[in-house]
Amino acid sequence: MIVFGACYFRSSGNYTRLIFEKSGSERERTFSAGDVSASVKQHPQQSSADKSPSPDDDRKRLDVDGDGDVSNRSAKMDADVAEHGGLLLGVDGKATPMKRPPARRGAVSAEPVDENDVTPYQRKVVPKNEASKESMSKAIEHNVLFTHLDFNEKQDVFDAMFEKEFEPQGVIIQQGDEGDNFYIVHEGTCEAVKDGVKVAAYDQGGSFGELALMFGQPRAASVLATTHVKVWGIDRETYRRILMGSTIKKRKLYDEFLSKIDILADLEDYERSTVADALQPVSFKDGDVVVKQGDQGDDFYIIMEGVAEVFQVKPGDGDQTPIKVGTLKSSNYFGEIALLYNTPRAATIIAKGPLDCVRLDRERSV
Ligand SMILES: Nc1ncnc2c1ncn2[C@@H]1O[C@@H]2COP(=O)(O)O[C@H]2[C@H]1O
Repeated sequence: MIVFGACYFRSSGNYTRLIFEKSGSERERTFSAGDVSASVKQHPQQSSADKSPSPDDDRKRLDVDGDGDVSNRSAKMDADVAEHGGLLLGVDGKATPMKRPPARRGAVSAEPVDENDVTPYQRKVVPKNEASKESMSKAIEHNVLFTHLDFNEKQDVFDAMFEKEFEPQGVIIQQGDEGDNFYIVHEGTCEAVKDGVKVAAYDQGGSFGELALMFGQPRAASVLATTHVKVWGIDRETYRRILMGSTIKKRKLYDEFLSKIDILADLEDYERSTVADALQPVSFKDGDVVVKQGDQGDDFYIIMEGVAEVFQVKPGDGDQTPIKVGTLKSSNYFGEIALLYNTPRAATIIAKGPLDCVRLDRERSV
């Protein structure tokens, strides 16, 4: 297997490691546009692609910075991945090496207490100042955690939310403690540490502390402030009544599907669950343009059901008519290269018939 790129995909403030790789069992389709490369990875059995990549295509793909130096780039990426376990891709597209994640950890396998279990609930109303009110309601409108809630549920979450501040190294959650609150980062950064090893990083919009509330188990990791941090807490009862059910359903719905996606194969079970949390289902009808060549890329798609076709205008070709260069089906994904390298979309993806996808959005949520 040749690892040619890896990044921490940042979604809703939680960083998730995605490794982009090539192996004998996978085929890399490359749609090169001059120095700009974009690729769509397909499983051979699912591919109805029209042409196989040439060595030159591979070279262009690996030469992501367009300096013609493929070996250095690939070696550097391999070294980064080997040394750090991945690159952290910020919203500005700058990649920063991350510490290698620990050896494979055990799955988070316990069953939730009961997702339909309605615990006796007393509605909480925590007083807040005007500034907090404004930023909390913005977060409730934009953070993917809350988008599915109805008006009353959003109101209840808003009422129950409270603010807490921590200095650098402050302990927000202590591993082994009993679970009290669920947290969302409003300002600053923090990290989760399990048995002394860093396992996750969070910034604005990131959330943590759900496991102990869901499973009635001690805190699985500590979460420490790495800068001055402001978090919003949601108490256990409100979390369980309003947010827990949807998180459990989403994890159940997507976990198995995600475990079959090669780009996510290397993730720990917990990391895959956090990808499920951040997924947004999106549907397209026949002829809809999902991704347009030349556009800025801020999201990554996985096809759940349906077929999409890949078109490309070859640069310098005089003829600007897009030509079909590939077909994508269930479990295929696209849009990762524009995210990795902050390059414009190098191909257009169009729905052929009804198309159901899930989207991971790089955009910063509040
Ligand atoms: N690898 C991990 N395993 C378990 N918890 C993690 C991991 N990475 C981040 N966390 C978060 O750390 C939190 C600690 O408190 P909880 O166990 O309630 O919920 C946990 C998760 O939200």
